[in-house]
Amino acid sequence: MKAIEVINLNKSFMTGKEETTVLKGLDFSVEKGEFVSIMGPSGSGKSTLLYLLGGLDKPTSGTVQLDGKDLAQVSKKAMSKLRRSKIGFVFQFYNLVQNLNVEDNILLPIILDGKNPKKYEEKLTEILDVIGLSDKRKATPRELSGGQQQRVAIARALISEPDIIFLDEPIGNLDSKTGKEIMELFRSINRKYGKTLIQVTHSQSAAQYGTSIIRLVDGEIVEHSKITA
Ligand SMILES: Nc1ncnc2c1ncn2[C@@H]1O[C@H](COP(=O)(O)OP(=O)(O)OP(=O)(O)O)[C@@H](O)[C@H]1O
Repeated sequence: MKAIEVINLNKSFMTGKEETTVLKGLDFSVEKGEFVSIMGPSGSGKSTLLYLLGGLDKPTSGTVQLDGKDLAQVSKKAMSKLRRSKIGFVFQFYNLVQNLNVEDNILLPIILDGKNPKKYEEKLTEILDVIGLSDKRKATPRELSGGQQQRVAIARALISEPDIIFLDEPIGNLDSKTGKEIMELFRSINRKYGKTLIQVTHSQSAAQYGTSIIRLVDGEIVEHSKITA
C-alpha cells in the first residue's frame, strides 16, 4: 500500500522577476511503514519537497497523493483537518509553547481540533512513557533539555495518531548522544507502531536509522535506494 505517490512534481519560486525552479519533475512513491530520509546538498530542495508532501505548500505542477488522495483536490478546510489528524510534523526547533507545560503542549493539537482532551488521558500516559518523560508532565519547556523538548514535540506529533510523520532536520539542533537517542525513538515509532516517517537530514548516520534514502541534487532525484541492515 502506498502512503505517498508523487507524479511529475515541479516547484518554482518567483523572486522579483526571476523564476527559480527548485524541484524538477520528481516521480517516486513511499510505501506505508517506510522510513525515508531525504538527503542532498544545501539548497537542493529537500525542505521544499517535505513541505509539498505534507501539504504545507502547493506544487507549481504535478501531483502529490497522500493515502490515495490528490492534495490539490482537497479543500482548504479538509486539508487543515488532514494535517491535524493524519499527518504529524517535527521540526528542528521544537516549536513548543513556552507557557504551557509538557502535557498541555502535547495535547495542543487535540484542543485546537475541538476535541475533548480528557478522552486522550490514557493515550497521553502511554506516549509520555514511550518518550520517557512520565515524570515531567508538569514541567514547562524551559525546564527541559533540548533533547527532552524534542521528545515533547515528537509526542505532540503522535497524539492524534497520524499515519505519516514528517521530520525536518529533527536532530539538527542536538548533540550527537541525544541525537542518537532521538533517532532510536523514531526507529521504534516506525517499527513498533508501523508509522510512515519522512525525514530531511544532512546526517548519513541519522539516515541509517531509516529504510530508504532519496537523494536530491539541484532539484532532481539522483538516488532512491533501500537501506539494508
Ligand atoms: N519561499 C521561497 N521563495 C523563494 N525561494 C525559495 C523559497 N523557499 C525555498 N527557496 C529556494 O529554493 C531552494 C531550495 O531550498 P530548500 O530549503 O528546499 O533547500 P534544502 O535542500 O532544504 O536546503 P538546506 O539543506 O540548506 O536546508 C533554495 O535555493 C531556496 O533559496
